[in-house]
Amino acid sequence: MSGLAGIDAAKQLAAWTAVDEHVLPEHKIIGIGSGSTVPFVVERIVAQGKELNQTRVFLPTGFQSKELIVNAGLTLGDIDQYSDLDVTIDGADEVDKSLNCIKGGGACHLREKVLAEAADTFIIVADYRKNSQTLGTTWKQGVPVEVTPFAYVSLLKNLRKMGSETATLRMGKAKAGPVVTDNGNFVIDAPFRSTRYEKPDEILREIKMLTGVVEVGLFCHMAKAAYFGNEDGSVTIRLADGSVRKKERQDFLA
Ligand SMILES: O=C[C@H](O)[C@H](O)[C@H](O)COP(=O)(O)O
Repeated sequence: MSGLAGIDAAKQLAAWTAVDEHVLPEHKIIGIGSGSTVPFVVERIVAQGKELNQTRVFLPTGFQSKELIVNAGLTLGDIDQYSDLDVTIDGADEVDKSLNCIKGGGACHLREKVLAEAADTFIIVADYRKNSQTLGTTWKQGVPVEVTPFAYVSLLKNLRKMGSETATLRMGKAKAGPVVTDNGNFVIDAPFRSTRYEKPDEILREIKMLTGVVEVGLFCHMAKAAYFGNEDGSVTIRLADGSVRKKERQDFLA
C-alpha cells in the first residue's frame, strides 16, 4: 500500500480492495462515482494495465468524475450509449447496517443514482467514519435533496412540515449564492430526528413525492457490498445480506 496516512489511507484501502474484488477483466462498462474516495478507485483500475483498460468504457457521475476518467487516460462513455453497466463503484456520506446510504454530500447524487441503478453490481467504498449502524449517527448535515430552483421555497416549507424543521438551501462556499448541481439544480439539506432514519426508505418515498424534488440522497437496498478502510490498516467488508468480513493489514502485505 502507498505511504498515505489517516483518512486517505483508509479511503485508499477500501477503494483498492473493492476494485480488486469487483472490477474483473470481464467487466467492460464501469461507472465511476464522485467524491474524494473514488480517485483511489480510478488509480487502482489504471494499475490493472492499459491493455485491459482499452477494452473498457467508463461512465462518469458528474464533472469531477468525468475529469478523473479523462485525466487517467481511460475511455469516457455516455449512459445514452451504455445503459447497462457491469459495475458502479462510489463513495458515501454514511452507510447503515443494511447498506442504506446517505449520498450527495458533494451534490452529485442524481447521476450517481442513475449509474448505481443501471449497474449489475453497485459497490460502496469509504473510510471508517462512514460505517454506522443507523443513518444520521455521524452525518448530521441531513439528507441531500436535489430540487428544481423554481420550487425550492415551497420545498423548504414542505420538508419542514414533514419533520425536517432545519431544512436549508445549500449555499456555495467559494461562490455567492446557492450550490448549483451538474444538472443546474439546487440542493436542500434536510436533517431528520434520529428515529426517522431507522426506516430510510420511508423518508426516501415521502420526500420523492414532494413536487419539485429531482432526486433524494438516500440509496436504499441498492449496494451489494460496502468496503470500509480502517485506522489499523484492515478493511471491513459488509454485504447486503448482513454478513461482515474483515481483511487484515497483513493480508495486504503478503
Ligand atoms: O455527492 C457526492 C457523493 O455522494 C460522494 O460519493 C459522497 O459525498 C462521498 O464522498 P467522499 O468519498 O468524499 O466521502
